[in-house]
Amino acid sequence: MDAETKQQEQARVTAVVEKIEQRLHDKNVQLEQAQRETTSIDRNYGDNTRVNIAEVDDRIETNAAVQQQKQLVARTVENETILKQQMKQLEDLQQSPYFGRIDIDEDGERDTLYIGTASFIDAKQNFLIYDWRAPISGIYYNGTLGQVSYETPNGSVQAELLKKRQFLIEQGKIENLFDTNETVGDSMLQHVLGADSDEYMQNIVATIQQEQNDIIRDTKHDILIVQGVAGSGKTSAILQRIAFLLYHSRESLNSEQMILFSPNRLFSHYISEVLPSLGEKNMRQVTLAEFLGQRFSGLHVETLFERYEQDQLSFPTAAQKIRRYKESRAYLEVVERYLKQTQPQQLAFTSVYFEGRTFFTKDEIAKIYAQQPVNMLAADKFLATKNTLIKRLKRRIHEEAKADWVAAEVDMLSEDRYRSIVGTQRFATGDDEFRFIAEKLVRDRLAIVYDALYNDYFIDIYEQYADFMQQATLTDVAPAIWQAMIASYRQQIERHQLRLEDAAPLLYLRDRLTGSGQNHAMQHLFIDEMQDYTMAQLTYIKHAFPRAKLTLLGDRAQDLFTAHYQQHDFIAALTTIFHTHSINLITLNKSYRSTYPITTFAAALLPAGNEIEAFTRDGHKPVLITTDSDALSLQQITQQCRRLLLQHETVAILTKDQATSAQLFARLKLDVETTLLTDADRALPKGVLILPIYLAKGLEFDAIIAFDVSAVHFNAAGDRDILYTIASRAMHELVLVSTGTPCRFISEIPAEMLEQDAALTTTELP
Ligand SMILES: Nc1ncnc2c1ncn2[C@@H]1O[C@H](COP(=O)(O)OP(=O)(O)OP(=O)(O)O)[C@@H](O)[C@H]1O
Repeated sequence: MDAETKQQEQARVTAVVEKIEQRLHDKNVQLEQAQRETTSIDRNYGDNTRVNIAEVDDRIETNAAVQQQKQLVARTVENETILKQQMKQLEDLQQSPYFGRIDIDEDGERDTLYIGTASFIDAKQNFLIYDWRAPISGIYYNGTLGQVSYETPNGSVQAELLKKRQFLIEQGKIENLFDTNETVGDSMLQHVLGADSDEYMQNIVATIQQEQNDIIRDTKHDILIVQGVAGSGKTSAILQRIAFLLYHSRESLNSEQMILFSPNRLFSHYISEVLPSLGEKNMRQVTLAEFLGQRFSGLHVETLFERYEQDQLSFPTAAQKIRRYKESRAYLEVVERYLKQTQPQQLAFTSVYFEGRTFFTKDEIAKIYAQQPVNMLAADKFLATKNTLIKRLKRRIHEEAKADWVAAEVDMLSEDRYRSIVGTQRFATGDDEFRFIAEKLVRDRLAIVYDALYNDYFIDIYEQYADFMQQATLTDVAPAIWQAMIASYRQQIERHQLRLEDAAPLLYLRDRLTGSGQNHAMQHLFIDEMQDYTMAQLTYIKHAFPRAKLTLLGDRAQDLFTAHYQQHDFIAALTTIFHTHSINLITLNKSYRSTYPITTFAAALLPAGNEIEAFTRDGHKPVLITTDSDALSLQQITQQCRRLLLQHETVAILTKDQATSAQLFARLKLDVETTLLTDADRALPKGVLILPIYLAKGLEFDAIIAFDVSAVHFNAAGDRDILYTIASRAMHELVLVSTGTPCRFISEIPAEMLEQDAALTTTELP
């Protein structure tokens, strides 16, 4: 790029930054004003609350005034929040106003547009910066020079792309700029990917790749499925997609109507800064364990991690068969058939009690249910039963209100209680008032019965599920084993525990039977690490959020939790369960996270690894260290940690399970801060981290030490995926430590892909 062009561009950057600074100054004045307003309302609010509160009528009036003041304060506070957000965005733009420029010709009219993380319009309404999500910015990510089109709400628009320029601007200074015909040039990516990792994930708006852009901007499909190799930017794409969707549906969509299922809490923390960096609020986040925990209050649902640890110890063949069955879509279809055929007498109704006595007997409830039309759906019958019970309760309240104890209680009512019941109501006669108060007293007393009805406690859903399992036998499992499984389920319920494999089917049975459990407000549902979910769970989740569009992302090769018992083709199974919806399936094969030698090594671990395309970034070959004893391995790990920490702030030692992590932590004596991470942790400290691989899902680290990759620990077919997931967490350095012979997945790899002694050399890229 010639010096003159660079100078001209720098002059523009400087001019834009000046305008941004001016705007920041204006906003600051507005903010100070808003803060003064809040303080003055606050003071006023304080004065008002001191108004006479001795008289009841005054108190009501004062309450209204207080409410009004509260609303005023809320509004000014909101105003302040908006101003602060705008200022934060302007501060970001001030540092780096934009990263791209496109010159286009639209119907003979030439235009130059600059693209950044947010729009900036000057006082004369000139767009000095276009938001990366604006329809026209799509050209920057999608188009090569020549004829291009971009989507607008009014349809597709044609244009000619004449120039595409990329910028790297730091603190208002152009560090680099170049013209490119590619989506985003490699040198820009090299710069970004070569940096050290951070506690938080970064946004990638300046360097989004074309195929990632397809994920971000898809608004047409009900279900978007992304199969992407490790490090291909799936999580990044999901987050930019959320920002994109929020921008494009400002009026009809807010962050509360989007939910992301994330693999663990460390991950939730790791991605928590991406959306705020783009000026957006975070969506709701939940892990599968949290989601199930909320739906089974009072019961501990086994977590994926607990089950994974348990499976390492023992997992008999029959148990595998049963689990495969329970996790299939077919099992939920059996639930549906069961509900269609179930006779009223089969329903596990339970009596509703009040103060030790039966209020509604289970026979009475069953009778009401049995009176519903035979062809009615199970859920409708249940709802009709519930409504009848509530009506009967109301009748009983009405009757009970005439009882002597109620009259006595009304007479004894304190002034305060009387006021809180009656409020501002006026009654035509004293009798009316008495009846009103009496019914309220009875209603309060019987609230517990109402709650039981409202929350469907008149059916024992756990017993119902046991009854269902009695019918849902599996032909190739011996009846005695099936019965033993049901017995063990019952024992677990007694102990307030539930196996993970039963969670989705049980919820499905409950919801379909009782017509509850659905959230119709959620508009978008995102599932990261989709391969960790079963078909039954995914079907249930879709059922629970019926109106939500789904974005599912994952990598079938990073199947830590089911590869040891599940053989199906995940993507095929997925497209089958959602076949009635419009599906867009996108495959990402290019991996950005790791250096070229690490990605090619990780790919070589997989049978179909040749699909993986490594981004060409230089680095050391992975190092394989084989020792004869645990003691020597510890020594080697210590040395490697020291070496790696000279260049990086964080080194993660990844193990196959928690027990290995804990043992290592106990035995490793390092002179740097060393942290053993568990499922309860939410943040990633610096130094040496020791954690089982499942907690590192979705995360990345500058340097990884994999321990222990010996044949003893990595032997089963499913272990291949575990090893691949470990290797693909490393951005710059990967060290594999094996006590004894390394596992076959490593020994089968061409020796030249690894450095077998500690003398490190940098590989030449092909
Ligand atoms: N277009 C891009 N520009 C810059 N960095 C990118 C881009 N795409 C991906 N990356 C970087 O590559 C790394 C991996 O991205 P990300 O975590 O989104 O991948 P993933 O597919 O979700 O990985 P995994 O499945 O292995 O967890 C991150 O550091 C991310 O910032």
